[in-house]
Amino acid sequence: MSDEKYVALIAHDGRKDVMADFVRRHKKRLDGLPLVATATTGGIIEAETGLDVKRVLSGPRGGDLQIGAMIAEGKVRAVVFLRDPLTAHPHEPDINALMKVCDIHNVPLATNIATAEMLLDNLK
Ligand SMILES: O=C(CO)COP(=O)(O)O
Repeated sequence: MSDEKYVALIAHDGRKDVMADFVRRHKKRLDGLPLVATATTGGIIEAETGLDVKRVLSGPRGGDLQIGAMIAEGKVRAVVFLRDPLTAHPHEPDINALMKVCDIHNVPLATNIATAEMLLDNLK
């Protein structure tokens, strides 16, 4: 593959159905883009769309940090991170770290579906 940057897709359990619907509706647009996802989210995306997704570890097992490192290294073009703000997450520090590196490196980050739609529409 070229050195094209990844689009990162991540969803908490309470938002995985929303992510599945998002990738189904945008399958054509996402096809051909290098995609990276945390383990469970990536499995759902592959099952829903058949798209090829690079999978890192599950979020609670360090996957958010792995994607955060990719962001810091300039390997990520945009992040859709459908967070569940009404649930406590044992890996909250990792979630915050991922969002922090997006802000440090000025990488577009959508944390809800309304913004995710806009982000994909405007992905250069
Ligand atoms: O926990 C996550 C993001 O913080 C997502 O991880 P999974 O996609 O493996 O469920």
